[in-house]
Amino acid sequence: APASNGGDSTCRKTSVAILGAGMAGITAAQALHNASVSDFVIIEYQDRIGGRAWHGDFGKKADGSPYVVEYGCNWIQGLGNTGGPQNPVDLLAQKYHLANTYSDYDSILTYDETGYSNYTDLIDEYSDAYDTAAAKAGRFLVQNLQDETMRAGLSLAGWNPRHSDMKKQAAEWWNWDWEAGYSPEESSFVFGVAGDNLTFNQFGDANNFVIDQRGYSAIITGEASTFLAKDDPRLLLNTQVTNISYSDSGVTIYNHDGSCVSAAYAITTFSLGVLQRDTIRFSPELPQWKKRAIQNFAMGTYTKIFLQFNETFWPEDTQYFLYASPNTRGYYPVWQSLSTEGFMPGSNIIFATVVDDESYRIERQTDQETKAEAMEVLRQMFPNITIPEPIAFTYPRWTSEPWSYGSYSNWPPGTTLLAHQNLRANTGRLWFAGEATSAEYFGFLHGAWFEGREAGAQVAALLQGRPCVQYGDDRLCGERIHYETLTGTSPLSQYSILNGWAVSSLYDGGDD
Ligand SMILES: Cc1cc2nc3c(=O)[nH]c(=O)nc-3n(C[C@H](O)[C@H](O)[C@H](O)COP(=O)(O)OP(=O)(O)OC[C@H]3O[C@@H](n4cnc5c(N)ncnc54)[C@H](O)[C@@H]3O)c2cc1C
Repeated sequence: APASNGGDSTCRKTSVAILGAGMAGITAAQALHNASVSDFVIIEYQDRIGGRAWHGDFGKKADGSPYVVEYGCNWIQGLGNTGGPQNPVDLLAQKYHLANTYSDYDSILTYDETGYSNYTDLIDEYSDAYDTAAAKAGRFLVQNLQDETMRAGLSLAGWNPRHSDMKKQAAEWWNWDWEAGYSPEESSFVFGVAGDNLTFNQFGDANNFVIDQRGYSAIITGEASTFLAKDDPRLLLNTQVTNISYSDSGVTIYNHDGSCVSAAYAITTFSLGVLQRDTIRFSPELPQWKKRAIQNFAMGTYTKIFLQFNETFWPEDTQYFLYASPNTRGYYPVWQSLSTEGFMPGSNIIFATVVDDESYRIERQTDQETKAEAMEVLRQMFPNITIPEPIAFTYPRWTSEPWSYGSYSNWPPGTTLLAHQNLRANTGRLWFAGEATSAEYFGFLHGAWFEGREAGAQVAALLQGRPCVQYGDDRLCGERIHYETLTGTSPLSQYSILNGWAVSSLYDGGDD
């Protein structure tokens, strides 16, 4: 099919502009390459491939060289079982011999402000309630019943911890917030459970922790090098997109440095956080259905706080340490030892994780303030040990990184699949892909992998005038559908005094 360009004759011309070189951008480019579309340009803000697969140097080894730690994604989640479906990220990890270790969630010790205190039974209690709730969430999905909060789902299944029960709150955080990045109040019941099931029941329930000193991004740079040459002119690093002009005949991308790219199609893989911050100007403005989808879904923040000491003063054979703060839920709750066999033994590195409001609070603090808080918690956990000052300390501030504005997405209570479809749908020739557009695997690296691949394959088919793309037994044809109007679940006839609605339902409250 003839592919007309975006129209600005002063711009570099290409068939497909891919915005972002994270997992989704690279798999989109790979799908184009596999469909023999070699005329594409990848535009990336940073000086590297990988996006939220982001690592850095930290502390030092005995020889003085630094360790590499992951600020972003760290686990391969949902390892496949023999004969069953395989997680593509797991397959890539095998292909590139990515060093990783089984994460043993039973290797855990629990603490409160007085030191060690065994409350692992509460973790089991939560798990039993979760299983009951999960079965119900499955029925809600199948029967198309109205979504509720994860909190309601858990409470109705018998897990209803008081706000003052800090050990139960810690057990809940370990099981829920740590993965979702949000509290059960802030999470969809139906899709929170579905997201968990689709990864851990479809592929497998094991998680492996990546410790590779090349960084987790080695699987993304590895794949990129199968179709991009060294210094490939199709990869524009250090290039920040500021404006996107789109129509039914093409897309033009304008960058901060004054350059521009005019393409028949574009695929943006920018994070939901970037789209929510309004830092990219769209022309015309994005349609209302798309803006609502972008603002309706949630971008969470997940913060890892790394400390290196000159000794390992915590039990070296244990992977996890759970802390219940007496005052604040989610206050330095999970500590992970890297100084443990299979990880980076002898590193004397431990890190704490916080999410959501605690992340925002800690991001506003100086390193000194945060270090002092973390040290006070460690001294409560290990009251009989004289804990030295750390020799290295760092943490990323995901919410303020302008190329990400947060860590990964979550579905709020009351969401529907159709609302989410509007996040995925194309607007004219501008397509959307990335972790957040995955209905099945949002929040995961493999979600980005699937979404990039699918958008790339569909755009290639459109460019080549092929009607459909085959996925196993399914066919995807043409553009993506969207819904101009998302309906609620109560027909107007139910708006009566019987349901507590006294005012006339004919009152015109506006068009929204
Ligand atoms: C702290 C943290 C922990 C996580 N843990 C896990 C985990 O353990 N397991 C797991 O499976 N997943 C995890 N994830 C999620 C996983 O990292 C993401 O789902 C995945 O990396 C997203 O890939 P993406 O391609 O959709 O987006 P990104 O990686 O964000 O790629 C988008 C790219 O667009 C670029 N960009 C943004 N704005 C612009 C602009 N204006 N101009 C040009 N380029 C721009 C960015 O620099 C980026 O490279 C974690 C994420 C974080 C942050």
